[in-house]
Amino acid sequence: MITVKKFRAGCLKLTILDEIIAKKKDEIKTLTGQTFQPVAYEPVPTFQSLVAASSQMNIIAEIKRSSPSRGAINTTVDPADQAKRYEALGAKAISVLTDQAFFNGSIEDLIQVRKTVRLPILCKDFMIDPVQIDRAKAAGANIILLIVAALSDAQLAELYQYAVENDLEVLVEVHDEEEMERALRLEPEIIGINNRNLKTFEVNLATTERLASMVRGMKTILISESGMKQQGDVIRVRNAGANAVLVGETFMRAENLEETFKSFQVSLFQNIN
Ligand SMILES: O=C(O)c1ccccc1NCC(=O)[C@H](O)[C@H](O)COP(=O)(O)O
Repeated sequence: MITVKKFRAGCLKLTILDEIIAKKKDEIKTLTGQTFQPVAYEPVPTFQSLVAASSQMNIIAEIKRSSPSRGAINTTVDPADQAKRYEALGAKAISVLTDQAFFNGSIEDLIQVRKTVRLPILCKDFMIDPVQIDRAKAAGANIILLIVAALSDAQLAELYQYAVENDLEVLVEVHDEEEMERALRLEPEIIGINNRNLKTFEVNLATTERLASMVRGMKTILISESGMKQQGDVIRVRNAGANAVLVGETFMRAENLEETFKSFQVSLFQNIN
């Protein structure tokens, strides 16, 4: 049974994140006890090593067919072809939304991308159980996402440790100050600030500007996620301290992907553009 967590505006209301997590709990019942056949592939560099060697904005380019906030985005995409285009343009990682129910993606999409690119792959899903990490790793993912808003401190610590023990990189995602404080207790190598509020869908780049100061001076890779529409947006989050951006919809809809992508590869060592 779905646990109702929110009491808003005089009525009981589930947020989209509550609904997604409830669905994940069902999926986990199906996954538990399964063994996952590992996909064979040549070793790929870590995302951290690629970022360390780069002087321009590091781009994680996403395969995103549709989303709860935007509906259909690009339903006819061939994930492998799209990922190959991202790789050729200089993406540092490919993000694959593997959730079926809300994003129309699949673990099969990730497997197809794995067979095509030599880049690290982020399994973009709503992880709440180690079995999802096992499945992502077997499919060829190198990075997993942990969304602080969806996890208790105990779950966060357990999943983080499990992923690291399995040689995966972890993107710890936050959206407000309290989540950032919880994330920082893990001393993570990679933090993502999601400009999208996953409960209301509101997107605001000021979220990166606000929270980036909490990691200033640390070695952490800082990814600004969601809402990058044009070069000015990338410059804005770069100036706030982000050294990577995660971009989905804009690339998936781009009429001229090359031009859009290249315009996002701004220098990291320039503060005025
Ligand atoms: O995109 C959504 O509507 C959404 C809703 C609920 C939970 C997560 C959601 N998106 C996941 C992401 O964070 C984005 O796919 C990613 O950051 C790229 O965002 P964008 O460039 O704005 O497509």
